[in-house]
Amino acid sequence: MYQLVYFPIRGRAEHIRLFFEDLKIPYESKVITFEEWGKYKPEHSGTKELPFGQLPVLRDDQLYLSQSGAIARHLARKHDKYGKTEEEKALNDMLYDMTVDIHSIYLKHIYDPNRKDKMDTFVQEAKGKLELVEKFVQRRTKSQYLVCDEPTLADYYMYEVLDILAREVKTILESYPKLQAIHAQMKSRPNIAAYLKSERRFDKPVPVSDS
Ligand SMILES: N[C@@H](CCC(=O)N[C@@H](CS)C(=O)NCC(=O)O)C(=O)O
Repeated sequence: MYQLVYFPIRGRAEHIRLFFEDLKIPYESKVITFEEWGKYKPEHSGTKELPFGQLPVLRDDQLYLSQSGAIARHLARKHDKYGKTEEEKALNDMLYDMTVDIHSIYLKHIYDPNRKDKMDTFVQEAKGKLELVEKFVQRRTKSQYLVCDEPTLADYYMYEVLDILAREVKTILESYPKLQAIHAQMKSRPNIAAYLKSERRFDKPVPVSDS
């Protein structure tokens, strides 16, 4: 069985959890608390269990993988969620990497202690990217998800990032009907809907500093 090691947050592992959950792929979720991390990191960094000193790490039998993108792509290849044609695979990669960029904007913002004052810049930056993705996906009106009529890896990640953006700014998806529809479709997939309600889900918002 796969083992996914991560902190008790959504962070850089949630799209991997969503992937496992939606496809009903059995996995063990090994949670390292931030308190445990202080000891775990120096003890394991550079060993096969923690190759690059950061989480997430996926264990697949004797293979220990670091880097969320490498983990997600490994799973997508193994479980046939990369796209069928060469074009779909390339677009899946392109949209996954664009999602990394949007996620980075969010992560930079969310951990900024002065984020309340910088909301406009954040919204502008995120919306600039969303607009381009919306335009791109609209041009491919035939497909129901980002690249084809079933979810590929990019959809799990895009869903997660759209969801955290909308948690930060409720109305942020309103101008993007195609992205909004993909978000709603992913959210209502039965295994995902069940997971979102389950105890396995970590969903604590990052508190806003009052200082
Ligand atoms: N590029 C890496 C970044 C991994 C990363 O930044 N992990 C953070 C948590 S999201 C971490 O392990 N932080 C603790 C530390 O660096 O000590 C990935 O996508 O997996």
